[in-house]
Amino acid sequence: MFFTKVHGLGNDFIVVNAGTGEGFPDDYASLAVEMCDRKFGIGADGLVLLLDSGVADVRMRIINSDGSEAEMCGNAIRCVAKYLYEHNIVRKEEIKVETLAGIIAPQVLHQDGKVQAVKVDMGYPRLERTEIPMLGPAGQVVGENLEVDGENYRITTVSMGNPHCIIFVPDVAAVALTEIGPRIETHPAFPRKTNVEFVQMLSPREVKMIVWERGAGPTLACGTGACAVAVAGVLNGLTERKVTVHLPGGPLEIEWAENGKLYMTGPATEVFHGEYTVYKP
Ligand SMILES: N[C@@H](CCC[C@H](N)C(=O)O)C(=O)O
Repeated sequence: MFFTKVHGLGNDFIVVNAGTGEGFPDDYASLAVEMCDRKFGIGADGLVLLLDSGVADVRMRIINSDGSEAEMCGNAIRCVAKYLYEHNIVRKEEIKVETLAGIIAPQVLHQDGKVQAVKVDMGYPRLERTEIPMLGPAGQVVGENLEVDGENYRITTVSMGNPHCIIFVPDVAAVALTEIGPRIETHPAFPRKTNVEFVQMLSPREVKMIVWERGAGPTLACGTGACAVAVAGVLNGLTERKVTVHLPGGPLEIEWAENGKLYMTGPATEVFHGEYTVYKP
C-alpha cells in the first residue's frame, strides 16, 4: 500500500489514495491503529483515506489513531488539498471534498505550482445542544457549568461536524491536559465523546489554545478545534470575528464571517512517501 505522510502544524496524518477502495483491507479501524502506532507503525494522529466520490472531487475519511472515525478534520483537509493539487490528481484552485460533515471546499493558495497555504470554507458551526451532541435541555451551551469528578468547568460547546468542548482559562500552561482531557472527552454528557480545547486570551484578536483530541489524545494542532474556539470566543463576548489561534504547532487564521461561515487559513506540509505492507492474519 502506497502512502504519503503529511502534517498541518504538526497534526500528522498518513494519506492513502484508495480510489474505489477495492483491494484495500475492509477493517480501516484496525489498519489505522496499526499504521498510526508511533513505535510499531508509521506513526500519526490519524489515517486519511481518499476515495472516489459521486458528489465531489474526492471523498475523505478520517480515522483517528484509536480506530474511531471522525466526521471532519481541518488540518487533514488542508493537507489533502495540497496533495491533490501538487500531484495533479485534482488540479483545481477550489477542491470539493465529501466528508461526514458535508462537502467542504478548500482553496489552494499557490505560487509557481507550489501550494503556499490553504484557505478552507469550513461551513457553518452547529450550536444546538442536540447537534453537538450533548445531553441536557434544548438550547446553546455557552459558559455552562460541567462537573467533572467534583470539579467545575465553564464550558462552551460547538460542532464543526465533530464535537468540541471549549474552556477559557487564565493560563494554558497550568492545565494538566493529559489528566483532565480524557475525563472530559469521555464525560457521560457527550454521547459521541468530544474534543477538548483549553484557551487563554491574549487579546480580542489572538488566543492561545491547547487541545485534547477525541480518539487521538494531545495533538499539536486542531483545525476544527481552532474554528470552534473562534466561535466560542464570539459567543462569550471575548474575541472579534477574526482571530489568530496560536497552537503548540503554530498559528491558524480563523474568521467567522458575517455570512455565518467559518474560514480557516493555514499551512500544509508533505513529509515523505512510502510503501506499507499489510500482513493479513
Ligand atoms: N485534528 C483534527 C480533528 C481530527 C478528528 C478529531 N480527533 C475527532 O475525533 O473529532 C482537525 O484538525 O480538525
